[in-house]
Amino acid sequence: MVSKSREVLLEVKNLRVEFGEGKKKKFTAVDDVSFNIYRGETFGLVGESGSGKTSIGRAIVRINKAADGQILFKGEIISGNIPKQLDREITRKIQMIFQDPMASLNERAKVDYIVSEGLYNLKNYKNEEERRAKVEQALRDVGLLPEFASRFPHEFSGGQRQRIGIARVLVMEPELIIADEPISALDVSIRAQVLNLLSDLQKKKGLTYLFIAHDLAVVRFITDRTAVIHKGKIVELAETERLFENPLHPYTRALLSAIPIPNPRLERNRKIEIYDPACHDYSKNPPFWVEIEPEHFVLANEKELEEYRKKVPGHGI
Ligand SMILES: Nc1ncnc2c1ncn2[C@@H]1O[C@H](COP(=O)(O)OP(=O)(O)OP(=O)(O)O)[C@@H](O)[C@H]1O
Repeated sequence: MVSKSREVLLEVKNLRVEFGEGKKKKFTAVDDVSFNIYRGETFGLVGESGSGKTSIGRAIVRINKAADGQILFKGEIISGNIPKQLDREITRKIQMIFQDPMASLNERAKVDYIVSEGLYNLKNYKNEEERRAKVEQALRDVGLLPEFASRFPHEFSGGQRQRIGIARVLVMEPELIIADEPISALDVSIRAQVLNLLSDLQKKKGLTYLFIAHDLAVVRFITDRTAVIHKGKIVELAETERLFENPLHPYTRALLSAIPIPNPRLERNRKIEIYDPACHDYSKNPPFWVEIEPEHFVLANEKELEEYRKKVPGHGI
């Protein structure tokens, strides 16, 4: 159970991310998105391809510009122009793991250089000895041998490469890690190992994760709370088990109904719900973000809210 008294590590407030210039070409990839991430939790962001998940992650690490809204880390604004010292601090403390370890590692560099890149950029080591010790520790932390530092990425399997991707993040001693589909490019047989590694590291180092995924079984396994995003807007957010037990928004319901059940008898009777955006009458009756029961938020207009309320015990807040 996530308690409200927990420390908020990251706040995303009314974030908008746009691509393209000019009125006609401008495209809003993230539209008025707000959520908090508590220290020590794994916060899931799910939605189909193109829904804006990566754009949010990239806005948090400041690769994407926030066209509107704010991002705060431990109460300090980190979006827009920020002082150099804070910029350095955030660059170290918020790190991102990328989806495809085949594409994200520099093939011509040795593991030693790949893992050290962030350290070099921030000059975050006293001397060569300390740098090497940090790299070796990071490799050990992800279950690789320190000797691997002198090898090239092509000498490793997909799972090992993703471990190198995790080591280059860990070496920075981050507080928040944005894991953008960290296992979806891996063989099914090694996905669980990498997920378990992320869980173990979280416990050992007190890490906080923003876990971006489209695989809902993985999200259910690893996250504490989940936000569902559709076309750049978060439509529902709740503790993960609550969301899976009682999805309210039609898009969440459709998404969850698409998960196969590993039991032929139940699977045969599974009802797949289809999401039809036309089911909302938003032109006359605009939606708002509402906490319908403790820690369970949904995007709804007045009429929908009435229906959703009937579905929560005690008819919600
Ligand atoms: N640099 C860019 N320039 C123009 N459009 C972009 C850019 N990056 C993302 N987009 C568009 O923004 C939308 C959201 O993309 P985003 O990558 O955030 O989605 P996603 O949910 O992470 O999808 P996926 O799971 O496929 O990565 C998409 O329509 C995408 O085409």
